[in-house]
Amino acid sequence: MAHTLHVLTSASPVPCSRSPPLKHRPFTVFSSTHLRRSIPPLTRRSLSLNASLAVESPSISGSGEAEPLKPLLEVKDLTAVVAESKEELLHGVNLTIYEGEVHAVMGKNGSGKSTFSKVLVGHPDYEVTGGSVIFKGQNLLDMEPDERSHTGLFMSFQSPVAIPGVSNSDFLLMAYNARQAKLGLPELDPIKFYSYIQPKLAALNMDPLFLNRNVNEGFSGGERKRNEILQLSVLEADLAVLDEIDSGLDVDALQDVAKAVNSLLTPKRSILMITHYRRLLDYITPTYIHIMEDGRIVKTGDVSIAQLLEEGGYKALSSTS
Ligand SMILES: Nc1ncnc2c1ncn2[C@@H]1O[C@H](COP(=O)(O)OP(=O)(O)OP(=O)(O)O)[C@@H](O)[C@H]1O
Repeated sequence: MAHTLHVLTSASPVPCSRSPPLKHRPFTVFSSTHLRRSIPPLTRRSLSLNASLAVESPSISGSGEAEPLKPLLEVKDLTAVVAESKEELLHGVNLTIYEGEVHAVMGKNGSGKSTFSKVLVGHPDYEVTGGSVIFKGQNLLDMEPDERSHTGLFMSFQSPVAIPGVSNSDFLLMAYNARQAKLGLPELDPIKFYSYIQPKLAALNMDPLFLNRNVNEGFSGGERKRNEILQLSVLEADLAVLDEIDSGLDVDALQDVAKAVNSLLTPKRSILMITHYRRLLDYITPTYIHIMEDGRIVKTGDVSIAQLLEEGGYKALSSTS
């Protein structure tokens, strides 16, 4: 049962199959590293945090000097194939996310966005064939999916699955306690957990009765998405990968979800969100937007990219490169 529970929180016990890395492919178009170098650290910090957050930035040391930003996720030349057919879907992805940053990945249907995010969490449908992924200074590709989750990586899937027979409250409690146990931190009993989760439900405008229902069973599309964010707020991950968290949400639900996501951002926590629409970016301000095309990131820029996209589609972007 606990194993099933891990699946939704990207903590699947299913081993991630991996082949030895191939020779790295040379690849650079316009990396976020280039862009990052041109923006002073404190500007980037303020860009990445939602304005409504009253969090004191730890990037200022006692002497008033800015501490160097730490990379949270470093993806280099990542290639991956479908495990069964060996068809290559990721052709050399490069992306670096620093602590406190919000990154959005956009791209046409079928460009590889979901594949990239699933490869990050160790989905068994894919095999990594080359490149490297360092998360919090550790080799992510050496970790099983559940270790990735316990290390602080969370994924909200595009189509969250239902788990018949498992109540939401049991699921969340077990996921929370599994992570606490792995980190050597105290676990909560159901009563204390109920107090812990109350404000999180309130932040998402979720009826506490959702806790009694089976995980995602009979939930509407929007309720499933809210439930995903509830899982994220329970697990307080360092990096949340949100795959089309805006799909199926009405305007009010989008605002609730965005507010809850923003409230989880700290100068240490980051978000990688996949979206097709600028609307989400109006609520969760990205530090960088990346455009994915045919399994690669081909362009990186600021939020103005989303505006260009909205006005002229992907054609407009190719003419600016
Ligand atoms: N397990 C799989 N087996 C076979 N093909 C796959 C598999 N997973 C993804 N693909 C293919 O890889 C390509 C990229 O798919 P992916 O879901 O990553 O695209 P996407 O950019 O997320 O698209 P969308 O915006 O429509 O969600 C598609 O052509 C898809 O059919």
